[in-house]
Amino acid sequence: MRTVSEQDKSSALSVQTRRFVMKCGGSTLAALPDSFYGQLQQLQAEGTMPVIVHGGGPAISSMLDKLGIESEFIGGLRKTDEAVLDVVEMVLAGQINKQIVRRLNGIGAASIGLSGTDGGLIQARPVANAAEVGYVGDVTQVDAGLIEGVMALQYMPVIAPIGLDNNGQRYNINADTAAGAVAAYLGVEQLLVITDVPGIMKTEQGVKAVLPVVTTSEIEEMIANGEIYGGMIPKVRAAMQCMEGGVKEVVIADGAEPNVLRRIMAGEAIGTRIV
Ligand SMILES: Nc1ncnc2c1ncn2[C@@H]1O[C@H](COP(=O)(O)OP(=O)(O)O)[C@@H](O)[C@H]1O
Ligand SMILES: CC(=O)N[C@@H](CCC(=O)OP(=O)(O)O)C(=O)O
Repeated sequence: MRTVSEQDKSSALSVQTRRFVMKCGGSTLAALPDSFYGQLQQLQAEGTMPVIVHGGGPAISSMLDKLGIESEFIGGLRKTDEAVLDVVEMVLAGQINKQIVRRLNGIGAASIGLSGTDGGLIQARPVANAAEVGYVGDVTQVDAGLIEGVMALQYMPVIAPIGLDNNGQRYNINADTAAGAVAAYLGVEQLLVITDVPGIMKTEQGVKAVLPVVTTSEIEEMIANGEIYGGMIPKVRAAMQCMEGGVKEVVIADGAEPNVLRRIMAGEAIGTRIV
C-alpha cells in the first residue's frame, strides 16, 4: 500500500491552504484576454489553486434563440423546463466548460472540466418559486472531497453550475449561487466574482463610482432602493450567503483590469470588497 510521504503531506497542505474560488460570468468569458487566463496559469504554477465556477447566460440565450425555444427571466432566474434544461446543460457543461478548459490547457495550465452533476458534485433542490421558474435549483450540498481530489492531482477544477437531486432530476443553477456554495463548502477564505463592471457602483451627488468596500447591510439597502438590480442581485445574495457559510471576503471586479487576480490577492483597492 502506498504510504503518504512528508512531501505528499506538505503538497496536500499547500493545496489546501492556498486556494480560492473564482466565478466568471458569461458576459465576461468571451471577452477575457489571454493575459487573464495567463494569470490563472501562473497562480497554479506558483501553488495557488483557483477553483473556477463559470456562467454562460448569454450563450444559453443565443442557443435557445437559434433553436427557436422561448425563455424568459423571472427575478433574475431563467424559467427552465426540460427543453431549456437540455440546452442549458449542452451549452454550460459542453460548450462553455470545454472552451475554458481548452483555453487554460492550451497555455500550459492543467485543468479539468466538471459538470455539477458529475459524481454528484452539486446536490440541489427546487428553488422556493419553482412553480414559477421550473427546474431552477438551490444548492443543498457540494462534494468538497471531489474538488479536493482534483486539486490534489494538481488540476484546476472548472465547474459548470448544474445540480442533481436524489431522484436524478437536473436543475439549472445560477452560476453566482453555485460559486457561493462551492466557496462555502470548500472552506476557502475568498470568492472572486469576475464580471463586466468594475465593481458595485453607487451614484452619489450625481456621480457614479465604484464602492471599494460595502457591508451586507448597505447591500440590502441598495437592493431595496434599486441601486443594485438585475444580474448584480444574485452576485450579492450569493456573497452574503457564502459569508454566512464562513467565507471571509467576496470581491467583485472587472476581468478586463490588468493583473486583476493578483492585485486582489495583494489586497489592492480594486473592485468592490464585500465585508
Ligand atoms: N449597483 C450596480 N453596480 C454595478 N453593476 C450593476 C449594479 N446593479 C446592477 N448591475 C448590473 O449587473 C451586471 C452584472 O451582472 P451580469 O450581467 O449578470 O454579469 P455576469 O454575466 O458577469 O454574471 C452589470 O453589467 C450591471 O448592468
Ligand atoms: C437559473 C439561471 O438563471 N441560470 C443561469 C445559469 C448561467 C449563469 O448564471 O450565467 P451567468 O453567470 O453568465 O449569468 C442561466 O440559465 O442563464
